[in-house]
Amino acid sequence: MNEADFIAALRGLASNPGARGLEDDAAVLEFGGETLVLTHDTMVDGVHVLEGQDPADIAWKLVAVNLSDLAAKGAEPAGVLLSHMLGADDHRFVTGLREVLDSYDVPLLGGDTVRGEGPRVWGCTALGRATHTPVPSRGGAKVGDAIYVTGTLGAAMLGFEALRGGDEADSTAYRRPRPRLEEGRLLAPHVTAMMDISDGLLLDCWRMACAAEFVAFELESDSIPVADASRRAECIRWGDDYELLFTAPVGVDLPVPATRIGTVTDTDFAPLWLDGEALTPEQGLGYQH
Ligand SMILES: Nc1ncnc2c1ncn2[C@@H]1O[C@H](COP(=O)(O)OP(=O)(O)OP(=O)(O)O)[C@@H](O)[C@H]1O
Ligand SMILES: Cc1ncc(C[n+]2csc(CCOP(=O)(O)O)c2C)c(N)n1
Ligand SMILES: [Mg+2]
Repeated sequence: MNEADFIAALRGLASNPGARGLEDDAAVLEFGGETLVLTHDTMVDGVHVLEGQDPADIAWKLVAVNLSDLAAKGAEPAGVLLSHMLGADDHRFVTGLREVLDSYDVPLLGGDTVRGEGPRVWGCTALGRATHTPVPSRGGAKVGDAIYVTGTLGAAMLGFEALRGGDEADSTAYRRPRPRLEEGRLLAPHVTAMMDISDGLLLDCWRMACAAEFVAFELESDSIPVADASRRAECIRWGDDYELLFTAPVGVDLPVPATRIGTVTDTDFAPLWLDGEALTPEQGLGYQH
């Protein structure tokens, strides 16, 4: 079973509307007059971070990728719970954790600590409060909407290569992603659909188009902001950038800088098009476990 097969097998167990059919970045629960947004992400040594990487970076990334899912729902963080597997340089993990929690003013609420064999694994649950309802979903794109991204894609890939190669180039985008919390909050009232891009722009566009049903995402590659134009194809597939991908009606005055990369259409026989060519996940659109 791969990741998509396993999540599909869980769908029958996740009938509560809060689970959003396991087709969104986060769960959404009405609770005590508030709307809670809940998400969980796991990182594995050697899979999500390089073996031997500074644990301060690992702590930063662990919290940041979870906050990014809250950002995609326009939620403000209420706190995080962490799971930690003891190992080398745990004091550096604590240092990085303090840095990320202070940077985003997020309370640490609890977690769990274990020792075990095999590669180290870290988990984080982030809890947030919706700032706008209905909470944007992945599935709301409408025919005629424009498709946008914040920031630039491919910087994490370049950062990964710099860190792995030990060269002088800047690896910050890979080591210390910055969740777009402020942008997500400002955008939430204006978007028809929103998600964060963790697994690569093309794969996440495919998911957003499939979640909406009966729409296609038609993208123009030249319009997509990439960190290295000579490696455009890789920049829009590699992932780990944690920018926001969203759709909004044409003409909406956006409250934050973003780049239009395409249009939602009713083209009915394929959900994703790049420069007029239909793409499928079998062609390698992004990162899949
Ligand atoms: N093991 C699991 N148990 C329950 N739900 C799961 C499990 N794995 C994934 N899901 C659910 O499947 C959906 C898609 O998850 P996915 O991890 O692709 O989203 P994401 O968290 O936005 O992405 P990323 O992990 O790349 O940050 C979400 O609703 C998530 O909660
Ligand atoms: C050492 C190393 N090799 C490759 C990558 C690339 N990568 C791994 S998982 C992932 C998507 C997000 O994960 P998930 O969907 O599990 O949240 C990406 C882009 C990396 N980050 N580190
Ligand atoms: Mg997400």
